[in-house]
Amino acid sequence: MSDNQATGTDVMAIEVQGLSRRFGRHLALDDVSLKVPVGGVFGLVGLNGAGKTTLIKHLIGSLRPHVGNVRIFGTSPIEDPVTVLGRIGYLTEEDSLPRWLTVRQLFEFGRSVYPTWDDEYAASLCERFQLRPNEPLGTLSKGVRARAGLLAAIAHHPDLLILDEPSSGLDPIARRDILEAIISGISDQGRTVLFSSHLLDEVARVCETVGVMSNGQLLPPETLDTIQSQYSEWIIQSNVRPVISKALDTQGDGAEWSIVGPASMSEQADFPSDRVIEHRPMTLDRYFSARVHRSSDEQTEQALEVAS
Ligand SMILES: Nc1ncnc2c1ncn2[C@@H]1O[C@H](COP(=O)(O)OP(=O)(O)OP(=O)(O)O)[C@@H](O)[C@H]1O
Repeated sequence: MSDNQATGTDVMAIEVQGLSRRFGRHLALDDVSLKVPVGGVFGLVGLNGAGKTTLIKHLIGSLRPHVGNVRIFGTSPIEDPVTVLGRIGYLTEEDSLPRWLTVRQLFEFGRSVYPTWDDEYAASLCERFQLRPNEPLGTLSKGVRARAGLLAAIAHHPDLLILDEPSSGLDPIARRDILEAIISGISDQGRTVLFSSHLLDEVARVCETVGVMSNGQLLPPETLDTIQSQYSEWIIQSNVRPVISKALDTQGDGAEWSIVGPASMSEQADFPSDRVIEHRPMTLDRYFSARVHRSSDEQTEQALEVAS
């Protein structure tokens, strides 16, 4: 039975409200709010240093909010870490598995920590991931160790799987055949996944909703369906930078320009004197760059207004 069926309420798998975090003078998270419903697959994307890992560390309770609060299935990971961590599977990009353990000992550790650890499932994953139980984690290649980390993150059937750049250690075949299959499998079982990745094509294949982080802010998340149906990209030729009032973002080099805007923009009405040479469907890649570009411009404008 899901949390919501059990309680008759709309408990979110993840609920973050007004979360801000400073490291010294640097504002790493700036008033972040996020709701991920139970069963959702949420993609978190952003440039290096945007604040993704800092947000994730608050979700697992390894950082305490300075301002704002975090609830996982309605519970604070700071106030009740045992309950929250028991329901989370977590894989980070950092290669942090203890190297002195063998794969088998990693299983034993998992079994001792998680009451829901599933030996049979772990053994089947071990075979599928081509892991040898007696091999020390320290002698495995980075990619094989990343597979062991993934196994340790999911063999207790977590209600919420949090993957922070899991692909950095995995080769392309492992990413496609293992990671994507696991994410879809977990979501099919009504469990929740938060997936942070630089690989936008991968995010587009597995996630339903995507949130873009830019300089510590989380821009309003959108579903992939909305991104693809509500936005479009136009390539136009123009010797001057085109000014299109409804455009979300304009990027170019002085002769050819890429414009992103609402799919409802009309080539006749909205690009009157410019030559449209191509009208492309929206990709997550271009949407991401449009959002980050626009958000940086807005943040620069705000900083200039404050300074003047
Ligand atoms: N412990 C810390 N002390 C000081 N600054 C920190 C600390 N952790 C993170 N930061 C800073 O906070 C900002 C956000 O970092 P974070 O690791 O959350 O970004 P990210 O989006 O996960 O980046 P990446 O994609 O490179 O992993 C960065 O400017 C980073 O240098």
